[in-house]
Amino acid sequence: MEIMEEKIFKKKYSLFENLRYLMKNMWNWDKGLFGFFIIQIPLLVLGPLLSIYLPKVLIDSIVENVGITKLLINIGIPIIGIIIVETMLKGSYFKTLFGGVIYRFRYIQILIHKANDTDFENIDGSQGQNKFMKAFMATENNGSATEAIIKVSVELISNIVGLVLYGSIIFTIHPLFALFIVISSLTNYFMGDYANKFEYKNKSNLAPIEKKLRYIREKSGDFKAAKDLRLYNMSLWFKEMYNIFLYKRIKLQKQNISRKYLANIIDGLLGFLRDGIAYGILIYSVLYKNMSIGNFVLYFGATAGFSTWLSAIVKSINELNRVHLETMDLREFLEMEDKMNRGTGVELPKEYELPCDIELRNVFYKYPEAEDYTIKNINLHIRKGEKLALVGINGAGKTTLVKLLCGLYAPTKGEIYINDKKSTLYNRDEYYKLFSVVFQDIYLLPMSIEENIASQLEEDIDEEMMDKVLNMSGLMEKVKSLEKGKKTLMLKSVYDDAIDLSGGEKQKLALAAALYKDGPIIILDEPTAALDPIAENEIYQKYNELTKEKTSIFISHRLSSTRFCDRIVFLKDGEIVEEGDHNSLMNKGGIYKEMYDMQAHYYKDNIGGAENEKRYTDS
Ligand SMILES: Nc1ncnc2c1ncn2[C@@H]1O[C@H](COP(=O)(O)OP(=O)(O)OP(=O)(O)O)[C@@H](O)[C@H]1O
Repeated sequence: MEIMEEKIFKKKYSLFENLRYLMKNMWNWDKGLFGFFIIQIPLLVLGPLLSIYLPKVLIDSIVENVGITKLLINIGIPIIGIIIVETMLKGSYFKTLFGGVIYRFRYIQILIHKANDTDFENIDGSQGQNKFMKAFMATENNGSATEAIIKVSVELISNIVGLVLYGSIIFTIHPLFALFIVISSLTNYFMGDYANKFEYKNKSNLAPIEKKLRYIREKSGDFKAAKDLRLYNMSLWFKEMYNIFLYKRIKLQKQNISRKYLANIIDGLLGFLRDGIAYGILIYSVLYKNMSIGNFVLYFGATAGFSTWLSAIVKSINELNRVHLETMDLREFLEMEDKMNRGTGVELPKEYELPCDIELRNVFYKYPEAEDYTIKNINLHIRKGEKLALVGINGAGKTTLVKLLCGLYAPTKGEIYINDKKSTLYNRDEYYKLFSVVFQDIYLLPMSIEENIASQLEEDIDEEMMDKVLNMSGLMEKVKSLEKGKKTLMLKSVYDDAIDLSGGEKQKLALAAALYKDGPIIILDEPTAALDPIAENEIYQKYNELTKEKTSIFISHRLSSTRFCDRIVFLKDGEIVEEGDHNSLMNKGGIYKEMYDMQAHYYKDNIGGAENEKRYTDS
């Protein structure tokens, strides 16, 4: 079985520190919840105490023949006490139940924000995803750490108080008996602790499986995947994969359960022995030591109660450990440090300093889980207002380079300068403002078309600018054909009256969003891959206008389309292998020429292809 290296015993926070963290948050967020949580402690002790006291006073009153009035008073007081305690307990229980859910949801809120706000590098890749998954498990349901903490700590404290009270009653039975109790409870504790730690260690194996199961579940309900699923006969594959991962999950859970089962069996056996010895001593005391029936009943109740408190303490401590370990997962994710500068940064280039000048000096990048560098020793100076084309075969590192440039990744080695200021000196979020990027994968939110473009709520949108970018991106025609125009909602999966756009329309929308953002550096990663030839031609014709007074990077596999750029950089295996303008690269006769000729040949061999090609590129 694959067990990932997880240094769980090298704890970052102690159990006490994690408890303080959860309690402090509870106090800060909801003092009422904290109050109800505290109130439960004496109530949980008082209730059982009155319950074992009641039969004692009843029997004592009968045996001593105190008369009906005294008897009623004697038993009336504990009965009223029990009723009050139970009523208060129920009330506070519901308050903490409801408050506990809200308290847990606060963590989910923080978790979501962290996932969306932390450095991209922290959540990109499987390590980051696993960390998120494990942290999410601490907030997933009522039994998860962030909610269970209330129940567990209330129970633990009240169990300890109860144990001390009951212990002082039954200590008088026999001191050796007390020693036996201590040994048996320690055995229980260590067994439970072992089971918990095993379960925690197993979680590292469970998280990736859980991630896959979740993926299959989500994709099965995602109607976007539905057509591929059917046409490529993938439903069987989904079913089989689900079974395989489910089997793996069950196998891991069985391992956890078997350890817990063993711990429970030992707990049961020791409890049985403990009660047996206690009852033996009590029966002996009644028979030979003149113990009163009332006291026998009290001791009997105290002994049974003592075992209950004791097992509950062991259970609570083990639960508390689980809460502690889950809280560590939560904090590990929430406290993940951002490498990028989140503090005060240098000023962004002023209007008169635009367009930006970009320089990459000896830039290397290696993905966190990769063995080799994806970007190797890139030295590139992109001058103010230059139109740079970035080309290369699939996997050459073009998108990675763009992500480095716009601050999503930090170079593993080397530096990036914007207007002669190191990129790391800018505040991360300010730095993002410099870039208007269209990535290959387009992500739309369930909002209106214009809100998706502006990344703002309707009331804050600059309508004039909106119309301008809709026209420039070529999306206006589509928008005009819609009944609600730019107010039309996106994503059918969320809204019934929403629409879904075609691949090319989405690309136009992404271009509109980049133009609306109006960053001084514009990066277009394959922006026309899904466009029809007319729309593509329009974009090429407008390229000068789109990138006016901006420094731009244009990535495309269609080499002819890069001819309108000032310079072409050819990337291969993460390195710049050729650079220059179209003519110089063609004269050089290297890899660029080879690929260009290959594509041109394809166009020439297709009727009318060369004609079209000429029209796009010459415009
Ligand atoms: N998050 C990631 N973790 C690890 N490796 C990655 C990650 N993203 C990309 N890679 C790898 O880095 C290499 C470069 O990928 P990149 O997307 O930068 O290439 P590209 O030149 O843009 O390719 P394409 O032309 O297909 O878009 C690829 O081998 C890819 O597998």
